[in-house]
Amino acid sequence: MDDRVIIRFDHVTKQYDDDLPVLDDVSFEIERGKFYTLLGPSGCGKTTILRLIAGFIEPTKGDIYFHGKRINNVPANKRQVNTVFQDYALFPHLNVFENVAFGLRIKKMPMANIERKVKEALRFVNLEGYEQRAIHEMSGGQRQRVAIARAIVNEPEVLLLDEPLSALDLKLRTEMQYELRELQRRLGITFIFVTHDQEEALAMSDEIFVLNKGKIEQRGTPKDIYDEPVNRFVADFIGESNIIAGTMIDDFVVEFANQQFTCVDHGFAKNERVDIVIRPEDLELTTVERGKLRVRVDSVLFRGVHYELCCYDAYGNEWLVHSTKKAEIGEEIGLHFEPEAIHVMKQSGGE
Ligand SMILES: Nc1ncnc2c1ncn2[C@@H]1O[C@H](COP(=O)(O)OP(=O)(O)OP(=O)(O)O)[C@@H](O)[C@H]1O
Repeated sequence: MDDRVIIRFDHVTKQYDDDLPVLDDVSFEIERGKFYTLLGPSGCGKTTILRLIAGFIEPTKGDIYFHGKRINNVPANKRQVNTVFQDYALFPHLNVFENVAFGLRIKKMPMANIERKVKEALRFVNLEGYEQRAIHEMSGGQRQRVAIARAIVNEPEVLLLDEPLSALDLKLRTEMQYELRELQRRLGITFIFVTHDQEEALAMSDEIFVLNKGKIEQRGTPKDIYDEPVNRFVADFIGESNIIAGTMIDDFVVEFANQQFTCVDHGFAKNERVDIVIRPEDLELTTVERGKLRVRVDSVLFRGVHYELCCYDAYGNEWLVHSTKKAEIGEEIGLHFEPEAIHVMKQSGGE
């Protein structure tokens, strides 16, 4: 067995009562020292995966392994895993030191060791000197760090983070994204982070699992997922995109908007119905004569670094364009794009 693998899900299904499974035959591996993100819309099963790893619930079918050992029935407190919850779940009546020390006191660790470990954990999250502060005297970002210190003081092999940044305002959230990523690198342990924010997932992760309705639609590096979405759902969820129905005429030839284009994709059946995706930043605004597609500009928004143009072709397809060039509403323009900008996807799994 590959000794980099810490956690393995083998055909895991989780069903509550007689309802549809909230996780449906899911298999994956988690490696040591990486930053993973579970990304997907509300209710897709992200928290359920964390709870299964933490040991708060058991799978209905399938097996979970930790370092190759089946752990389906191993209780939460016997697992080398700690969780940072969305609401932090700090004890309001205890000060910062006692919040972080709590788990170690339960383990009856000698006081000198507790003091050393708590100090070290607080140093890791840049909260040295805050030991005696009451929780209500701490800001949202500081509480977040106390919650992380309380989790890492136990020296877990895996840290589970369930939307830990969702309570923070945008600026603090961005700062904490950097901090968390940096912390993961310094600690060298595995982080499994849950979010429904695709930008957060793209910015932070070594690897992303995109979930939909209890299934993993795609797993890969942020670049893989962004550049090569496997279906309409992933393409749509991961960022603003133009997703158009098309037909794969032959290897390297795709048809959409009533025209044929050279692309870099192959291996589809002849005349297979497909979805194609072209990112707004891959469309270049040009003259009608030089463009591969002719469109009419319907609206223009200035977004700071670029203009966002919403255009329509003669067949009613909407084309979103991000460009540093401006065009006028009602103007006929051409859109140019390279064959590599066309991503052809199977027509499955998406909505
Ligand atoms: N104890 C439970 N009993 C019955 N159904 C549950 C239970 N816990 C979760 N569910 C259902 O399981 C599905 C998946 O829930 P889960 O919390 O894993 O989703 P999520 O992706 O984390 O969503 P969110 O982003 O909203 O937190 C949801 O439809 C939810 O209603």
